[in-house]
Amino acid sequence: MKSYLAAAIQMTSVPDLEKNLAQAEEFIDLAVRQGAELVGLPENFSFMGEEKDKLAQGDAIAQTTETFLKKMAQRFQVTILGGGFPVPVNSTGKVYNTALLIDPNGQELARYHKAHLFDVNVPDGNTYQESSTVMAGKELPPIYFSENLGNIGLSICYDVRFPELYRHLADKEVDVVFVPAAFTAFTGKDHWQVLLQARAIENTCYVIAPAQTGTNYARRQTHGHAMIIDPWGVILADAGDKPGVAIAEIKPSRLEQVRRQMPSLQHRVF
Ligand SMILES: O=C(O)CNC(=O)[C@H](CS)NC(=O)CCC(=O)C(=O)O
Repeated sequence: MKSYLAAAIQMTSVPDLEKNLAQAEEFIDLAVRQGAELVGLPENFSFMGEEKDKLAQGDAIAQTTETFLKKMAQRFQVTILGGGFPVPVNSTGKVYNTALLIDPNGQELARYHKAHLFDVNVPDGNTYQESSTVMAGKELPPIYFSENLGNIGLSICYDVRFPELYRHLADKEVDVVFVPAAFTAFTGKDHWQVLLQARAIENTCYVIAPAQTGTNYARRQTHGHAMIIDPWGVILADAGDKPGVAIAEIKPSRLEQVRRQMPSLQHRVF
């Protein structure tokens, strides 16, 4: 593994596929011009809107998004995570909320279907029933073992509340965990940063968390603060509450140092 720059992109995605992909391309370009070699896009980066509209356009969103990710990775010669987009599941009428990691040759490296679905009545009055349109993934997330970029693990948004998923990744010696999200503004203000820091600290790994921010559609407000956190829990970059990019260096020497200073993964009893 080498030292390199990673980017967590922050967007305000709307119910308009083409518009979102144009915005994503701008930010990928910006990240690459600053030297990023690993770039993450947030959950729902290519479409964020009403569940029924997402379903109705499911095939188009899935195909166009996958083609877009491969094209961007090849054009900019970087590794890209598409943080979560709907992919229809044959004859179920539902989709998988899918995260896809693509290499600079446009090849698929890893694919993950969100396992924990956000069926929650948030006290701000918004009701979320992700399982009404999304099929839960039944597999633990994959890790892509990269010689250059380290061991990269995937997850999506609400998964961050389930530490056992990240423990599984830690068991496989994960170095960098992606948590692309569309966190609600209401839960995000109290939980987002604290959960991300906990996952980084307890698993002594980097966390790259691309995010949605602002008003996406109707009454949907997302929290923002796309960030990159080091294995000690230090926030290296935070995109604030506007669309943009958080960039930070991922260093194998820092992973080694923190794992020496705080060898908690070696002291597990259960
Ligand atoms: O709202 C939308 O339209 C898009 N949102 C999403 O796709 C997903 C599933 S509904 N949001 C979350 O998982 C939020 C989790 C969260 O906020 C928490 O865990 O507190």
